[in-house]
Amino acid sequence: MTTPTASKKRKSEGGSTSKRPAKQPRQTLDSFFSPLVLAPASSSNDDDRKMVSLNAEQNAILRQVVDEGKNVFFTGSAGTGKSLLLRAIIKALKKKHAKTPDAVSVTASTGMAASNIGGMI
Ligand SMILES: Nc1ncnc2c1ncn2[C@@H]1O[C@H](COP(=O)(O)OP(=O)(O)OP(=O)(O)O)[C@@H](O)[C@H]1O
Repeated sequence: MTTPTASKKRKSEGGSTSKRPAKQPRQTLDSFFSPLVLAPASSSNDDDRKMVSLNAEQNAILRQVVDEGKNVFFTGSAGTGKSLLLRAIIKALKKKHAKTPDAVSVTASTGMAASNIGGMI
């Protein structure tokens, strides 16, 4: 399947360099501040583990939370996959507690942080 990005590249490869690129859709604040997080990954029916596989470290943390019920604090440098892991944990917990949806609540310290993990603002 051709992505919008791929088709844009093809156009610019063959065309004159003086032409302006086609008008891009406006960025949301969320995508502006988190440009590496793809829109499908933060939509309500996302499945991060389908789009990218968690690495061993991320998987170990997910298992501790979801399977062992542990309280964890995970941190890391920018872009190391904390948000992606958190979305995967939230999704796995919601799946595990599907019969009691109120069992899973997600909070964040700012609206931007909530938006990044699929929360409401
Ligand atoms: N296991 C993985 N495999 C492939 N890509 C990954 C993996 N984990 C994270 N990524 C990708 O790395 C990028 C950064 O991930 P993410 O936004 O979760 O990092 P972060 O630690 O929350 O960053 P920040 O601290 O800047 O908010 C994203 O594009 C994400 O899809």
